[in-house]
Amino acid sequence: MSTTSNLLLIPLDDLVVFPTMDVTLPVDPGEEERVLLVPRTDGEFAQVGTIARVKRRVRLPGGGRGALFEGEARGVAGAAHTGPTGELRVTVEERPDDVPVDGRTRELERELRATIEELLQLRGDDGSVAAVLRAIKEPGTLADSVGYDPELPVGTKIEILGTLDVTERLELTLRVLRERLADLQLRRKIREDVESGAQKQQREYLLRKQMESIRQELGDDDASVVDEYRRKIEDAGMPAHVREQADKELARFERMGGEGSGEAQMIRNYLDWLVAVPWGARSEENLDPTHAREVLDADHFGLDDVKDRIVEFLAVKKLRADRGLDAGEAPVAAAGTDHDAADENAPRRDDAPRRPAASRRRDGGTILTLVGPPGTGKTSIGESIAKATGREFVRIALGGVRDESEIRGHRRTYIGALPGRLVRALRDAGTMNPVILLDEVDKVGADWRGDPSAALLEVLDPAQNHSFRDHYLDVELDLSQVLFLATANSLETIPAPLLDRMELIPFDGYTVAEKTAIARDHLVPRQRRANALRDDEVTISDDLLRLVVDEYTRESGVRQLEREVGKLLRKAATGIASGKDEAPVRIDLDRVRDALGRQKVFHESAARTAVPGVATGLAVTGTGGDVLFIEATRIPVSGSKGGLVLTGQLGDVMKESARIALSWVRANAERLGIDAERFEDAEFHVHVPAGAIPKDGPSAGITMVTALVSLLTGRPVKHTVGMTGEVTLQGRVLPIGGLKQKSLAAHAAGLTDVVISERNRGDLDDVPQEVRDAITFHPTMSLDEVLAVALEERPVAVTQTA
Ligand SMILES: Nc1ncnc2c1ncn2[C@@H]1O[C@H](COP(=O)(O)OP(=O)(O)OP(=O)(O)O)[C@@H](O)[C@H]1O
Repeated sequence: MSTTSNLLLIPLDDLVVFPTMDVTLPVDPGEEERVLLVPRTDGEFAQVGTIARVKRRVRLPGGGRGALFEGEARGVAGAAHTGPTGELRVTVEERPDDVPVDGRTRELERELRATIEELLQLRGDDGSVAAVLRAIKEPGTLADSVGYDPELPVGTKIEILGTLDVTERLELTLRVLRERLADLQLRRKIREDVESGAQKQQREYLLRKQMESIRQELGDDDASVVDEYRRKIEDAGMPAHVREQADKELARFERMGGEGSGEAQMIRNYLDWLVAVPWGARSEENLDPTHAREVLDADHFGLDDVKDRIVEFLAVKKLRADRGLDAGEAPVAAAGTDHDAADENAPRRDDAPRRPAASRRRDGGTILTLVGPPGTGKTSIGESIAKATGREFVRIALGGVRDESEIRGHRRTYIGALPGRLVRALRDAGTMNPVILLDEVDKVGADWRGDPSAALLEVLDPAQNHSFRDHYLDVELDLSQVLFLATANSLETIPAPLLDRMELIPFDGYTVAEKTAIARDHLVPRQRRANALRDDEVTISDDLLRLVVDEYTRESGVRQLEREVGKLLRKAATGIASGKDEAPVRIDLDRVRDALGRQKVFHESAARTAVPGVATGLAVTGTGGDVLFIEATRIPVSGSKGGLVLTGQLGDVMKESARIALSWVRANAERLGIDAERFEDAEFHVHVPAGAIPKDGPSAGITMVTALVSLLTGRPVKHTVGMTGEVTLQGRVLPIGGLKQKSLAAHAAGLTDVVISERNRGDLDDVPQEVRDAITFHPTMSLDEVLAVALEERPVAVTQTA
């Protein structure tokens, strides 16, 4: 007699629920009345589960949903399928116990009761459990009660649950119990032997030996597992305090016996991690500055400043090592002095990374932080540093990490706990002194799960990092041998204490000529290799590479460029492989258009600034420098006296700039030749595309003024002019940050004149010669000078507003 139903499947990992049990589980059964609870081990579902009724829905401590399930009967799982809301459902054949009454069953049942009683006695039960068992009348239920034993391996429990025939189930449980009984009796005997005289040291030895023999008798391979761990621990080269911890855990594992228990599995996982840390391993370090420079030069074009500073850094390290000044012992400046230094150098919003003052370079304690737009080679120069110093390289991606335990690990009491990223990085490196690149430190966030940057701070602090404690491993870990590097796209979101630890190395982006050279010397050869092409099989001229840079990419770095070069060479390789082309192939313009399509990037400024009211600004965003077009229009609104509407997701500082800009224009209208009536019955709308990207900072001030004056005088902005600078109500032009990145963007966009503040003149030293040759910079003190450079002499006939 069996019925079939269609039930929600609830997997239970390493847990078996019998049909006579009630359990509360942290599972939300939705609207279901009955479900099938199916045990799962190593991802495999058991064939037989327990059909359970949802008795009550409960709220768990901590806020999750759960329910109280009441076991009803065994259910054999049939075909699984996905239900309407994506849940897993199965057809279930219900299999309540038959009630067999033959003599053999009775006999087995009697045997089982006797064995249970004996076992309980041995365990010292006070009679209460025995009473409960005596109350069980059904033989099938009695057999199931054996499965309740928490010390029974999960595999055995699943076997009991899976035995549908009651007689067979009695046989199985009887066998299981007899084994346990034998085991217990033996243990007791050993205990008695040991207690009756053996010396303490002998005792342990004896116990271990006898335990081994028990295990062998039971066909249990735990003993070999234990031996294996003992050997691994021996070989791991752990420091004494770690060794102690490992031995303690191993002893606990051994005592636990039975590999199947969840606890034993947890200890094994822990030991696996403990021996995975490369305690004793170290790479021989090479700090020779000349060698380092050679490696850096071979892997990367240009970046001279960057390479200089890396080599300096390594040279100082070498001196310290030679003179026996270990980084960890470096005297740390008093906190007060430190902070003063940080404040004075605190980057402004909209600012590009600035050279840190000498005061921030602390002995040994600094970490090199590579700051700049994507694709400028930060990660790959990190790899080169590892190569140059002979260390292993590992990258920890921090983007989007919000949870402190990502860095520091989960406490071991959590199910599925893992060590943090640092421990994992050391494991991957296989040495205790690798280069660890903390990628995107500026993308680390904090929330209720804790602040990962606090953990990072500890990791990076030489006064603390020789005794870093991962929550999971819970032993002290010496990170002082690690060479930490960090990368960031911008500095705005890096917490001040972290920033204070960093020595900043700016990566501002490449000029067109630099990109062309990188393509020729690095990207083309690399892509050739990637496409199995020999050096002479495919060639491409510098002029065409420059065209690819110009017409197909718009970026500070070379990532897009590498993709485009890849496409070109792939196409050529396909041609050769298919016999369509014969090597050597010289890539020409036709092949470029064929592989990459039509020109993708255009210089927009001529078209955009053709009408009055649009001015070209320069900005620094997370992806490097960029040009943006600020648009102003006048909207007739009767009764309004020159209100301001702002769009384009502007931050507060940028909004204030717009207000200042409009106020200045009104105050100076007469002088500028603007009719006062233009402000009557009108509102002004200033828009900064692209509207979807939030922007902030004061540096668009002069661009906004220029756009408004252009609008109100009808004089268009010269299409070759870009500008960046903050304004005051008095019409003064203040300096801004990020001049190098902005100039690179202006150059890439084909501008020939850039208006800046007089006080930025000094920063022009950072601008590459190639850009200075192509662009005339106009340092200005006042808005009048800005307008004189930026606006066309004459108004054009078109007015875009009424
Ligand atoms: N100066 C250079 N010389 C040679 N190759 C370079 C240079 N700069 C960048 N590259 C190459 O460009 C690619 C992108 O660089 P990488 O991934 O290091 O950029 P990144 O600055 O780390 O970017 P992100 O901030 O997105 O991580 C790499 O293949 C790198 O080798």
